[in-house]
Formats: sequence, C-alpha cells, structure tokens
Amino acid sequence: QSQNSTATCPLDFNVLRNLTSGGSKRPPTSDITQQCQYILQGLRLVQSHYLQLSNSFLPPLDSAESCWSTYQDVASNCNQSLENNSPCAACTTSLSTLQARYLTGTSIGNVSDCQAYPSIYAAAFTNRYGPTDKGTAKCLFLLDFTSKKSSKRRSIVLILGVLLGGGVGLLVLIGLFWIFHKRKKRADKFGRVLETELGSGLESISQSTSLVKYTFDEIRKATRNFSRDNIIGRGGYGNVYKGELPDGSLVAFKRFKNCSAAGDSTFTHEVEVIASVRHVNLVALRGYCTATSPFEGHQRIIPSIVTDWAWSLVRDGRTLDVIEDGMPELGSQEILEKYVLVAVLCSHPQLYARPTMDQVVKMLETDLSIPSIPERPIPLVAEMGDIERSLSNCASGQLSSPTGYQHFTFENDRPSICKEERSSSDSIAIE
Ligand SMILES: Nc1ncnc2c1ncn2[C@@H]1O[C@H](COP(=O)(O)OP(=O)(O)OP(=O)(O)O)[C@@H](O)[C@H]1O
Repeated sequence: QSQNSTATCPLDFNVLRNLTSGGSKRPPTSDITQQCQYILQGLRLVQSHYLQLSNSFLPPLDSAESCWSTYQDVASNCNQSLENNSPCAACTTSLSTLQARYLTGTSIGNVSDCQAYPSIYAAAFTNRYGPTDKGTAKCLFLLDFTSKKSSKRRSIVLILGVLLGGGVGLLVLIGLFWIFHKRKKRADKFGRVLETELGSGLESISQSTSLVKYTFDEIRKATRNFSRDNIIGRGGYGNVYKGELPDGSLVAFKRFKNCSAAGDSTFTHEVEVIASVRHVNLVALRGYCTATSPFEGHQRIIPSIVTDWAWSLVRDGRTLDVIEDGMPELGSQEILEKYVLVAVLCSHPQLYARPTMDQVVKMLETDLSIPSIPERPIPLVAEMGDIERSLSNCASGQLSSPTGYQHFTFENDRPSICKEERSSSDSIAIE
C-alpha cells in the first residue's frame, strides 16, 4: 500500500463491518497480543474474500502445485457449515496436516504468509459459505462474531425457561391452594349450615326445655368414637351407645343410621314431642345433635339418661315397684306383673330378641308364661353355638337366644331370628 498510496485498495473491509455490525465480542483493549491476533485474522478474512472474488492471492510459487492437489483432499472436510465444533475440528485438522506436510518454510512475518494460506484458501474456495459466513469466520479465522449473540440467545432461553417453569409452578401451587381452600370451606360450610338450619327449627323447644345442643365431636369423644364396646342397644333406626360426658354423667346416645337432612323436620318434631313429655318413669332427653360430617355423612343423635331401673327392680323381685303409685287399678297383681315383664322384654337391647307385637298381644291375652328376664350386659355379637341352639329350638317354636330367653312357645309362630339365613362365619353380628 505504501508503493501505491493513490491506488484504490482492492480489499473490501465492509465484510468485516457487516460481520461486526450485530455487536460481537471483541478482545479487551488492554490485551495487545490478542488485539493484534484479532486484526491479523480479520485481514486474512478480508483477503480470503478478495481471493474469492478475484481469484488471486500470492501463494508461494513453488508450493502452488502441491497445495492445489492437497486442497482437493480437504474439500470434503471444509465444505460444510463450520459453525459447530465437530465439522470445524475436522476442517482445521486437515489444514494443520497440510501445513505440517507442505508449508514448512519460515514465516516471512507479514499478513499474507504461507501459514495463513490454508485457512484463507479454504474459506475462499473450499467452504461453500465463504469467509463472510460467521461459522467459517469463527472456525478458520478465530473471529467469533456469533458468540455474543448466541450466548445472549442462550441466556434469553434460560431466563425464559426459568420464568416459564416458575410461572407454571406458581400456577400449580395457586391451583392446589385454591382447591384445598375450597374443599375446606365447603366442609366447614356443610357442617355449619345444617346445624344452623336445624338449630333454628329447635329454637322453640330450647326455650321451653333445657335441651342441650351437643356437637358431633363432643359425642364422638364421649362414646370413644362410637366404639363397638360402647353399644348398649340396637333399634330399628340404629345403635344406642353408652357414653360419659365431661361432667361425669352417663348418657345413652341413640344414633340414627342412614338419615338425610331431608327428614330433619320430622326428626325435629319427634324430639320436640319427646322432650316436652316429662315423667318420673320416662327417660329424659338430654339434648340433641345434628351435623353433617364430611366423612360420616348426616348425623342425628339423641342423648338421654342411661337408665335400667325397671330392669333392676324386676331382677330384684320387686316387679310391682315399677308401677307408679296412684296408677288406676288395671287388674290383679299377676296381670300387672305380666305387663311389667312384657315391657321389660320389649326393651331388650337386641332388636331380634324383642317380642313382636303379635307375641306381645298373645303374652298379654293368654296364659302363656313370660320368658325370664335376661342378664346384663348382653353380648351383641352372637356366637355360632348360640345361633344353632336358637335355630334348633325354632323347630319346636321356642326362642332360645344367647340372652336367656326360654319357653317362648307359640303355635305357628317362629321368632324372626328363625327366618334368617345361617351365616357361614363363626360369629355373627346381629344388626
Ligand atoms: N336411655 C337408655 N338407657 C339404657 N338403655 C337404653 C336407653 N335407650 C336405649 N337403650 C337400650 O337400647 C335398646 C334400643 O333402643 P331404641 O330406642 O333404639 O329402641 P327402639 O325404640 O326399639 O328402636 P327404634 O326406635 O329405632 O325402632 C333399648 O331396647 C334399650 O335396651
């Protein structure tokens, strides 16, 4: 250039400008060696471009022939996108081999030395994308015009991924929290609303009686979570559990099975009637409980004082003491005793062992002897032997239950237990 200072420079430096216009990583200005290398490689790239256009650069004359033939070999390695590491490595390895084999002379120290020729040539002619391709520039001239952008893209992708993942995670968390909150609210509301509804129906009773409104949890605690061991009786509508309240009083909790909120008005009426009747010989209601448990469904429970005074009097041979003083004369002492005994039999803890109304009428209207009163506590789970004994007695029209019923003899009349299918299990829970 010093010789022809007025001549136009044949090299097109715009190719470098174009490559750097996107904002590329540049070497730090303090590192002179790296900067020189950067400039040198940049010149080589421009030179390569010139060679591509003009078909001329100044190869050493004595090496031109061998260079040419060997360049043919590297064509396959360098004629592809060199952006990725693997094809770039294949290409540069071929060039190094070539250099080591043929370009062994000492460097003359300028930018167009033989050392650079393989890269310049490979970029200009061997590589189909040419020296202006970012991948080629990076691989053959170590000029990384892509790094900043791609690393920027990588960071953007990373940030987007983190944001997206975090967003999805947050959404899932919010969704789970929402579902949990809704379920809890529903469960709370469910129990509360039904208690409130029924509570309003019973307000009139509460004013005239001293009925206590128990919570389901209080009763659950008193009956040890409705333990089997606490069952003291079974009726058509459900079990009766004995339980102890915090004040130490013993209470019988009648728990209705299979009830729904729909029947609550009838129930309210029943409670109202029973609660309003007060008599020394009548079991007094302590209160009531209605609630809907999310797991156990709708609940209706009536607590009353545990009582077995009639049974105790009969067992002690004081049957007539059960009858209140001043009751109108109903008949002879024998007849009165019969009434009491039948009444006590009707309050047998087991539903199956209570006489039917037919049997009650026969006992009251004929000379049939009344079965003996059973001992307490009465097992609620009948053993197979007991059932078999009962079934064999059924043949003769006698009822023999594990509870001590004897001589229950009626013509053409078999107690309901006789009609039940015999179970294959060793013990049968009678519901
Ligand atoms: N307050 C109580 N004290 C002692 N035992 C009781 C009490 N309440 C019920 N029992 C016992 O539980 C048994 C069943 O009582 P329940 O009131 O369920 O009988 P039921 O009136 O025949 O039943 P249902 O009304 O469901 O047809 C009674 O026969 C009795 O042995």
